Amino acid sequence: MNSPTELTAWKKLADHQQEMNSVDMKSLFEADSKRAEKYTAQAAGWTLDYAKNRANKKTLSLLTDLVKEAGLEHAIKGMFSGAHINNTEDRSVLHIALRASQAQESLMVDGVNVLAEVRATLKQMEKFVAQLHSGEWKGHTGKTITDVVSIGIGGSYLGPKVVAEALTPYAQDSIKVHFVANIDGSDITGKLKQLNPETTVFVISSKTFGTLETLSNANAARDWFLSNGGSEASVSKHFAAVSSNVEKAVAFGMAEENIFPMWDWVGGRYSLWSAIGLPVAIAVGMDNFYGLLDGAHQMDEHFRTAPFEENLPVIMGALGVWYINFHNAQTHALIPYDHYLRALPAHIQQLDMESNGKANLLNGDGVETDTGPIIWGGAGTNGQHAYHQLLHQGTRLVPVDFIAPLASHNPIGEHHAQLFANCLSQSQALMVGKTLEQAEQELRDAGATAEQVAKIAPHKVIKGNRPSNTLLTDKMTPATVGALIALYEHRTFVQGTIWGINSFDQWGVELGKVLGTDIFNRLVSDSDNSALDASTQALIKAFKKAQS
Ligand SMILES: O=P(O)(O)OC[C@H]1O[C@H](O)[C@H](O)[C@@H](O)[C@@H]1O
Repeated sequence: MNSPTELTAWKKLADHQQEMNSVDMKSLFEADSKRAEKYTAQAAGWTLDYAKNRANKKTLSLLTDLVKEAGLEHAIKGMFSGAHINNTEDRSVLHIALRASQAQESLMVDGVNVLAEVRATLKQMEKFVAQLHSGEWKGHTGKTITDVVSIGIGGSYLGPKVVAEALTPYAQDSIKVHFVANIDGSDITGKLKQLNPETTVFVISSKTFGTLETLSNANAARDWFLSNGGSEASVSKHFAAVSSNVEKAVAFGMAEENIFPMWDWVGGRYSLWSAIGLPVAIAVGMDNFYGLLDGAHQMDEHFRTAPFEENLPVIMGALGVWYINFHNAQTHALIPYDHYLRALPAHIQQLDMESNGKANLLNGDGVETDTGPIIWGGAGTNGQHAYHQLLHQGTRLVPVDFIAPLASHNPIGEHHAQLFANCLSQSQALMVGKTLEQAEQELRDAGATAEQVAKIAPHKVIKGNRPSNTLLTDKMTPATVGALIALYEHRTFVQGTIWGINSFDQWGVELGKVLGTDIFNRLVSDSDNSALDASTQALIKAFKKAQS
């Protein structure tokens, strides 16, 4: 595909943006008493209220034209049929298959029924999880397993960690699940201190089984096990792996039956639904893991079949493009008003920024537009007392997604009503703002002098007209958490399709890895560094001096 700037709808949207510049969202509500009702869509247990956007009927109709012209219908068909839409790696993109295996018999891709492979892996996971939960799985001294440590990084860490945390109310209590990711020795050292090698199982999650951080931590875990009573022969009782590189996992000392497969057609940041989600299944049980898959599948079906005008990932994706490309929004914030979902922004950050942080079109030409925004955010209400100031009065436009359950898992006192009230009041404040007249009146009412009013009132003005979406669900359950993450996965795909980029490779992370190995070799040897830039030379020197 060529640059989206050549699409008719893109050009019309550029003109339309000029018209909308002078329109305040409040006036859109005043002009249409049914706006809230009209600008609401539902799917898979979620309701999206997108009424608080700088968009009218014409905006939405042009955005729908844009996704159509960009070929989204064809792209969705390609994804769901297993076409090699990851064109630079010549691979299918089938995270949707990982959650379809209970609802659908077969999906033939390159001559293989991938759903049969998915089902076989789920059975393998069921057996492993049941053995751990029942206490049948024993450590090398015959003791029952009490702790599982998941070692992985990137997509082999963030998704499972965020979902395990999101489903805390569903945690079973026979096994405690821990996560280690960073190559900073403090991460694994801190975890190991709390653990008993006789009762701990490590799950090494790495699609490639070649990631430096994960292998270093896996080796540290094995050394700890061996120097605390374990033997080479008993490594298989305490280590399991999730990987598409069985050979390397076997070489590490894993028993083949403890290696859970991964496939080329699952990208790391889309892999929590595969055996990479094993730590989630151990934490909350297989039934809840199936619930998670089912929720995501419901969202997949919605995305695949719903008209674009009612399609949550399409609406959210297109509105995102509206702000990024036509209002120069550089970032997008996610603010969950749910304590257990507090780490969601980190997962969606990887999902979106690794997918759409690209500068080349599918045909290799450079893009002419901005692509993926900086994704950030954190838990409401905490952020209100920290960075929301910039959302309300800063110079940058930051579209926000507010995410909230209607009911809490921990309904104490008025906490949930207070939490929910804060969520609503933030989106309301972003939209309505405060005029100078209101600020002046407020000060006068509080007894300020005319001089004080003149001095302070300008600082209290909040321009408003700042857009947000609100996503509501009855309760955070395995199914609604699954559907929510699938919604963001598809939103990312919608935007990548509009921009004409490949959302499923990540070549940009490679250079840093290669240079990291080179610098590591220089840190631990007496190499000649004179050909390096002066800054890197000086930093290497500082490190070496500190070690001597
Ligand atoms: O699962 P692994 O092969 O260990 O990869 C872990 C992570 O490393 C890479 O650097 C990629 O950027 C991620 O997309 C990936 O999830």
